[in-house]
Amino acid sequence: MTTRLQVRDLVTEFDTRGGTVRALHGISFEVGQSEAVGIVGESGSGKSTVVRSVIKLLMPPGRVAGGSAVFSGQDLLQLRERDIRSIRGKEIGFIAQNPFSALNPVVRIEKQFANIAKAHGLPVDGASREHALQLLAATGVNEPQRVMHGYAHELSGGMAQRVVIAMALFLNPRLVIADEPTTALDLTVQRQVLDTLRRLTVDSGRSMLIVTHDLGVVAEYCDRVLVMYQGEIVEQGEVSQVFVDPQHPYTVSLLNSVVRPEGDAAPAAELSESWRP
Ligand SMILES: Nc1ncnc2c1ncn2[C@@H]1O[C@H](COP(=O)(O)OP(=O)(O)OP(=O)(O)O)[C@@H](O)[C@H]1O
Repeated sequence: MTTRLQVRDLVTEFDTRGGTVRALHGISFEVGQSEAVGIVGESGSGKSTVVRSVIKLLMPPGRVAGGSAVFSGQDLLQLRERDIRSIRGKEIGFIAQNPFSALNPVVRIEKQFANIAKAHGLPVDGASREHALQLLAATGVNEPQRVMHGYAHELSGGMAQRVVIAMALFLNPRLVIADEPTTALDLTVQRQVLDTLRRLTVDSGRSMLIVTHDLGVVAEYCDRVLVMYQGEIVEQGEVSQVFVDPQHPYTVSLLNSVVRPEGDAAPAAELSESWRP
C-alpha cells in the first residue's frame, strides 16, 4: 500500500501558566492511499491535537515540539506558513467540527468557492462553478444553485457542514482530514454525509483521516483505527482486527462501553475509571 501521510514521533505541548503540558507523547501512524483511518479516544485524549498539529492549525499556546509528518515527500511540520497554505485546501482538505467557523458569514457561498480556487492560482470560470455545484449536489445539498447564491447564516447546521465538505473536496485533495465532521448533525444526516464523504474520498482513490468519538462511525466508514489514551496511541490496526480482538485493556473498555446490554454508552469519566494504566 502506498503511504500518503507518515507521522513519526509527534510531540505537541501547550505552554500554560502552570507550566508545559505535554498533550502528545511521540505518536506515530500512517495513512495509506485509498484508506480511511479513524482516530478514537475519550475527550481530552489528544485526537484534535493530532490532526491540528499535522496540518499546522494548532492554536497558541499549542506547539509541536518534535517529530515529523511527511506528505508527498515533504515534512509538513518543517514548512513555512506560506508553504503549508499552498498545500492546505489544494492537497489536503480539512473539515472542522463547527461548519460555521469555516464559512465566512459575509461572503456568498459561490464567492467562497471562487476564493479557494483563486488562493491557489486556479481559474474561476464556468467549469469550476459547475464542479462546485456538482459537489454540493453530491454531498446532498438541496437546490445547490440557490445555496451558491446565499450566505452561511441561511443554512441549517447539516447543510452548512455539507457545504464545508464540498469546499474541502473542491480542489480534489489527495488527503481529507476531518475533525468530528458530523457530531453536530442528527443521525440520519450523519450517515448520509459520511456515506458521501467516503464515496468522494476513499472510493475515488483519496485518503481520509477522521477524528470521532463514535466507534460506530469507525466500524462503518474506516479501514484502520488509532485508539488514543492520554496523548498516546495505545493500539492501532485494521478495524476488523481491533474491534473483534482488541489487545489493549483501554480498547477493551472503550468497546465494552458501547456494547453494554442496556445499550447505554458509558460516560468518558466512567470509561477512564474502568481502565487505569
Ligand atoms: N488550549 C489548551 N491549553 C492547555 N492544554 C490544552 C489546550 N488544548 C488542549 N490541551 C491539552 O491537550 C489535550 C488534548 O486535547 P484535544 O482537544 O486534542 O483532545 P480531544 O481528544 O480532541 O478531545 P475532544 O474529544 O473533547 O475534542 C487536553 O487534554 C489538554 O491536556
